[in-house]
Order: sequence, then structure tokens, then C-alpha cells
Amino acid sequence: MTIKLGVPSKGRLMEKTFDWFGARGVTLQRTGSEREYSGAVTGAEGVELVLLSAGEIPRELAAGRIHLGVTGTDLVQDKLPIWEQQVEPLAELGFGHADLIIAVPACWVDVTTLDDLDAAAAAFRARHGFRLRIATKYHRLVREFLREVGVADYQLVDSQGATEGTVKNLTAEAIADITSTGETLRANHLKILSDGLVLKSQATLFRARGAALDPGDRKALDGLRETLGLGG
Ligand SMILES: Nc1ncnc2c1ncn2[C@@H]1O[C@H](COP(=O)(O)OP(=O)(O)OP(=O)(O)O)[C@@H](O)[C@H]1O
Ligand SMILES: O=P(O)(O)OC[C@H]1O[C@H](OP(=O)(O)OP(=O)(O)O)[C@H](O)[C@@H]1O
Repeated sequence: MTIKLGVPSKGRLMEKTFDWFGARGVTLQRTGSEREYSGAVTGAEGVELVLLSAGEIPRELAAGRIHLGVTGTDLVQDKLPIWEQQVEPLAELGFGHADLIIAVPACWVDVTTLDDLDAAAAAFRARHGFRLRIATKYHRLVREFLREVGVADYQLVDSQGATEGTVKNLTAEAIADITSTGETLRANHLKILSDGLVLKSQATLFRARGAALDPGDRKALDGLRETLGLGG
């Protein structure tokens, strides 16, 4: 049998994941036409490459449909309610660094902290009759974070992409999203709250704790871990 390794199917995460494995003697390749999502592994026995959306890798790991998967810690922690019981981080890969942050319009001069946001949210509700809207795709992480820091008078609105644009488009007053260089925030006239860091994320190789392993699978998994220098 083979074990399944889930890797992001496109973009920067896919390329850097291929490089990371390649530097350790395991070649991951896309095969077929440019648009075909199939892949091959050389340098490790009994390992099958599965190309998937980065956002779906946590769910596939949790369901045990893949044995190993590379994705951001942000996506694992947001999508899996009891992630530590569902997956084991085997290695931080040293790329895909991004911070999940809360940001508000740069022109809100009186709002620089979460306390200020809390006050602004109460004032907003009194004035407009509905709760201040925070756009995000990280629903669980943002809800937990705001509950812990005591910000209550808000509503989350779902945004699966171009989240920084929601403020300009008047569908949200604030956002919670990933930032790396900060350019997208600046370009959209947003500023990070000084204590608004929710989570620091990077690309990580995870093992599915619940994936079934027959003796052949176990051998393949141990072999791959040894080749990658990750113990057993
Ligand atoms: N600008 C960035 N710099 C570094 N890492 C980033 C950046 N934006 C997102 N990431 C990280 O990349 C990972 C995948 O991000 P994202 O959810 O945007 O996936 P995607 O590329 O849109 O793929 P898909 O929609 O297929 O899931 C996440 O873990 C995220 O933290
Ligand atoms: O701080 P920066 O370097 O500007 O990067 C941050 C941007 O990168 C990601 O978006 P992505 O490019 O994945 O597009 P998306 O909006 O569709 O998620 C993220 O959602 C931010 O929008």
C-alpha cells in the first residue's frame, strides 16, 4: 500500500514545498498537462503525492484521507476544532510566514488598540443600530481571540479573498486577515491594532493522527521520515 502526502496544488506554497522536499532528497513533481492535478514522488518508497487546495488539507488530514499534509498552521488551527488531537506537527518548513492580524481603517485615529476597538464597536452599534462588521475567513480563530480579549460588540462577515477590499466596498468596518509584507494593508489604507496579532503562522508538515496504517504503510511512513531527517 502507499501513504498519501497532501501538498498545496498551486502558488508559492506548492513551489516552496517541492523545494523543501527536494533539498532532502525527495523529489515531488507535477505530472501530466499544466492543468492536471496529478503528481509523482521519487526518492521515497510507497509515497503518493496528492495535490490539494491548501485550505482543504486540514480537513483531509482530520478525516485520515491523507497521512501527511503540508499547509499553514493558521488553516489547521482555524479549521480543526481540536487540532492537537487530530494532527501532529512534524516539521516547521521555514516559509509561508504570515501573521493573522486585526486591522481597522488608518483614518480611525482614536483606535489603535483592542480596547479602543471595543469602545468604537459599542459607539458604532449605538449610532448605526447594527454591530461593527469584521471581515475574515478565519472565523474560529478570530472569535476565540476576541472573546479572550473581551471584545464583544461585533459581527463577523465572511470573506474568502480580497478581504482588505471589504472596508472600501463598505461591506465591513474592520478586517482580520493574513499579512506578510504589509503591502496589501497599506494599499487599502488599513492599520494593524498594536495588540491585534491573533496568530503567527508558517507552512508546516503535519501527520494525521487518525489515518489507518497497515504494516506496509507504516514502513513507508517511517522510511520517509528517516529520509527527511524527522525521526520516527
Ligand atoms: N502573503 C502571504 N505570504 C505568506 N504566506 C501567505 C500569504 N498569504 C497567505 N499565506 C499562507 O499561505 C497559506 C495558504 O493561503 P490561502 O488560504 O490564501 O490559500 P490559497 O493560495 O488561496 O489556496 P486555496 O484557495 O487553494 O486554499 C496559508 O497558510 C496562509 O497563511
Ligand atoms: O502582507 P502582504 O504581503 O501584502 O500579503 C497579504 C495578502 O496575501 C494574501 O492574499 P492572497 O495573495 O493569497 O490573495 P487572497 O486575497 O485571494 O487570499 C492575504 O490574504 C493578504 O491579502
